[in-house]
Amino acid sequence: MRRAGLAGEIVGTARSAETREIARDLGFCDRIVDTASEAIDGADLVVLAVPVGAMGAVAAEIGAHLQPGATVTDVGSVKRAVIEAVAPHLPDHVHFIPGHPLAGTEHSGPRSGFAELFDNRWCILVPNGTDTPATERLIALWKGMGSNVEVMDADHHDLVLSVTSHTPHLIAYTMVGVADDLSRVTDSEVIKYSAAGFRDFTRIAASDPTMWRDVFLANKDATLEILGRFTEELFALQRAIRTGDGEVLFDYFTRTRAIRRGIIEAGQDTDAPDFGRTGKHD
Ligand SMILES: NC(=O)c1ccc[n+]([C@@H]2O[C@H](COP(=O)([O-])OP(=O)(O)OC[C@H]3O[C@@H](n4cnc5c(N)ncnc54)[C@H](O)[C@@H]3O)[C@@H](O)[C@H]2O)c1
Ligand SMILES: O=C(O)C(=O)C[C@]1(C(=O)O)C=C[C@@H](O)C=C1
Repeated sequence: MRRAGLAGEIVGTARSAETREIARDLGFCDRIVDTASEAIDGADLVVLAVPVGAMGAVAAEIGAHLQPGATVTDVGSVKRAVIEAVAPHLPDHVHFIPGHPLAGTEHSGPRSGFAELFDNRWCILVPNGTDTPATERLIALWKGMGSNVEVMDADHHDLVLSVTSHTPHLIAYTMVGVADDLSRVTDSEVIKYSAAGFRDFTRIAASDPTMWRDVFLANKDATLEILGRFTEELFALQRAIRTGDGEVLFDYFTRTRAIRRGIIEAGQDTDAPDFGRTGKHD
């Protein structure tokens, strides 16, 4: 917001004095105050950026102090549970437009933010019939911060994100846990010789435990649904390995490779360097 000059005054707060002090030193807010209700005093826009399990409590703290016509949004990784936790605490005279920027790292805290974080990333908004001018302003804000914006229903968001973000995180957590258990047997070689794929898993598995505990508790149904499907596919591959069915494995990997190539060819992976790797190398 500051990079593009999109806000008159940016006011921040956090629970701990230490975090507020770090944010003050970094200087990305105009003012850092001690409480959430002070922070939202006179605000046109309020952004809730706490773990999804804490959204309801923060909404309860600020609800009565919101000025008429203000927009309240959030950046939580789950949408249905956040709506259910936050909406009951908000007065009728504010616009509640939940959101989720699909951008982040395994790091947390004020030092982990950087102005380019949202560039060319998607931000999903869930206006759910909320006042159109307020939604249009929020869309313009995210676009001004470099994002592409998509409007979506909360349940659809939670299912899609369960496939693309939540279940993959659980798989990474599990795989790193397995390697850690095994490292006691293999004298830490598993970690020492970890190749790039596994190193990516360790990066993901270093994400904030509070954030991810809350994500799984809040997106229980979709995650269990996708985990069920994942387990079925895993069993099918396990059986192919046990029975020596190379055709099943080859066909499966051919299908998944085509998906990755499709993403790159459609220009949807802005991080992927193009070394001509999508070509055939027989
Ligand atoms: N990190 C990511 O990759 C990412 C990406 C998109 C969305 N999100 C979502 O954004 C939200 C914030 O995540 P983040 O990565 O910015 O985390 P963060 O740890 O950097 O910030 C979270 C803040 O919430 C505060 N907090 C924690 N529990 C609280 C409570 N009970 N009451 C009040 N404050 C509390 C913490 O002190 C901290 O200041 C989460 O809902 C997360 O799901 C994260
Ligand atoms: O790259 C990462 O560290 C992330 O996992 C970021 C990531 C993701 O799954 O893509 C994590 C959770 C958020 O809700 C959005 C983004």
